[in-house]
Amino acid sequence: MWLQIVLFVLVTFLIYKLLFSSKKDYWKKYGIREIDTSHVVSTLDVFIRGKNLALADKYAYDVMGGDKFCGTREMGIPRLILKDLDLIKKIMIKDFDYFTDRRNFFDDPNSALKKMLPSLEGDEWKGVRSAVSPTFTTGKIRRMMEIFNSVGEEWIAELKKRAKAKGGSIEIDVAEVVNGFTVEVIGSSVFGMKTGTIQNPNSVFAEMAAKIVAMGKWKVVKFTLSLVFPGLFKIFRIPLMDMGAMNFFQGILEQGLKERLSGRMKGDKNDFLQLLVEAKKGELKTAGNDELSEFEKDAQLKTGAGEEFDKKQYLTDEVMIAQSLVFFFAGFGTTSNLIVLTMYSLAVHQDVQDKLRREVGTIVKKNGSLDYDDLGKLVYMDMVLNEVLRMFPAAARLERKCVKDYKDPVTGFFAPKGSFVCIPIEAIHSDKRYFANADKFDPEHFSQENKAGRNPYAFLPFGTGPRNCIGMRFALVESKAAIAYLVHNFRMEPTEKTPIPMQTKHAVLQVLPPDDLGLKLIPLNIK
Ligand code: HEM
Repeated sequence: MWLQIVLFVLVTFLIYKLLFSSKKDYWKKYGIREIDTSHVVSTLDVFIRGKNLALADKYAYDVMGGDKFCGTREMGIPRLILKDLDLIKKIMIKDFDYFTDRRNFFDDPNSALKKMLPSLEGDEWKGVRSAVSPTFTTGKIRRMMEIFNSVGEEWIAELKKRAKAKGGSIEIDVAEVVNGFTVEVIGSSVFGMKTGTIQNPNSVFAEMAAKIVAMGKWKVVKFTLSLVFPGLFKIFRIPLMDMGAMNFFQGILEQGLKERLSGRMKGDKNDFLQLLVEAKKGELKTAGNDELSEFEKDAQLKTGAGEEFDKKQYLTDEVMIAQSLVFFFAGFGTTSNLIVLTMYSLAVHQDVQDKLRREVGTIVKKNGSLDYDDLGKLVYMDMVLNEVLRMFPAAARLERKCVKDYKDPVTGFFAPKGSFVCIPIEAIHSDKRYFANADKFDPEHFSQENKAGRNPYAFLPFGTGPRNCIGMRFALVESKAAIAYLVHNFRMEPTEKTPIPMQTKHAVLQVLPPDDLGLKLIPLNIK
């Protein structure tokens, strides 16, 4: 209780300070145009009305006109917003050394959160990222295909059973059904254990996972405050996440790691913990360059002469546990939402669903399972998922923290050390210069022809550069498998409760499907 009281006093004081302290014209002294967004999203709007921070990005993006960047302030904090795609590429990739960190979102004093990749900084981040990267390559995700297949088959069998019991079709709570699949995938592919969430959506595993991603009003306020005043959260030791859920998963992971490291559990597992143990022992082969996509090549960390380090030293038990927890913190909600929003889009666009079903039908094996390489050949599936990620990017904005004064001689862009640089993904994804029918769901935005004519940095759902999403491949294979299993076995249709058009929610900077989204599943008579 005392924690709440302290927090309340703090919040009141800080809001007062934010409202009445002025840093107007902060960017003027650097010769940078400043756009005032306070009337679009004020500090009060954020804390009291839970208003979406990305609205300010969109406003500044539009007002900027032909400018390549601008300065602005958010809850009193000066930040820079980039519009020009070449400048974005430069900051995120070529001159990455000036922008290695991001705003410390997860600097939670009480937990393994601070050791997770998204919150690590500087050399520690570099070391852990290099050590963990080999566990996410094509070869390693291919090893997990067996898991995606067995969970997918179990999922479909359960849904068919429910439909049969209802005498035909079923109306589902989409998030609940999808979470059953994604939690089971994480259980099997990270923890190496069955969670039972497909049959029992109220299992402990499902309950704990839901607690981690739940974004109630109070949590949104805490997260927002932690963005502005991370130091205070550290001093007062205020946890951002549900500690019960954290401890639950941490306990299971610690046990699993102990068993693998001691050799009590044989290395015949294909799960992530096993891969980390192999990486620690130096037994994990690094993928050759030919295995990498453009996205992954952009992400490669440059190590200068003499900068080669022993990656294994970074893989302490604490770090390995933290990276496994990342699947829940960074991978669970994002992937579930991609699957949920794709199901929604397919239900609302039956023509797209039919076309996708025909494509999937060409690769499903006689026994109903899927092959890793075949999944990669599904051109239309890629187009559909990309369009969903364009319209509903998991993160409305990317951020980087400038770690040393930066000046770009070409554009005159200047970022002082310590400043935040924002890439307004949601605004870029809805820019008609890049996507002709930006307001409409149209997978043709990602046809070969349209892709070839567009700057690739206009589509950044997984970020870009060395700090991009390390789990992209895992998330895409998992999502493709889920959608392939679904369209092959069911027709998805809207119900009266399905909002058309979609009404997404925003929590801090996350873009989320609405609560209680419902759809109808009608079984297809495919043997
Ligand atoms: C559809 C699913 C997903 C989406 C849309 C997504 C999106 C993103 C985005 C936008 C970023 C920030 C990138 C940047 O700043 O350039 C990110 C970072 C990250 N994601 Fe994902 N993600 C997804 C799934 C996953 C999964 C399954 C994992 C599993 C481990 C994961 C792990 C991470 C990590 C560790 C980072 C931080 C990387 C670093 O700082 O080095 N993500 N993700």
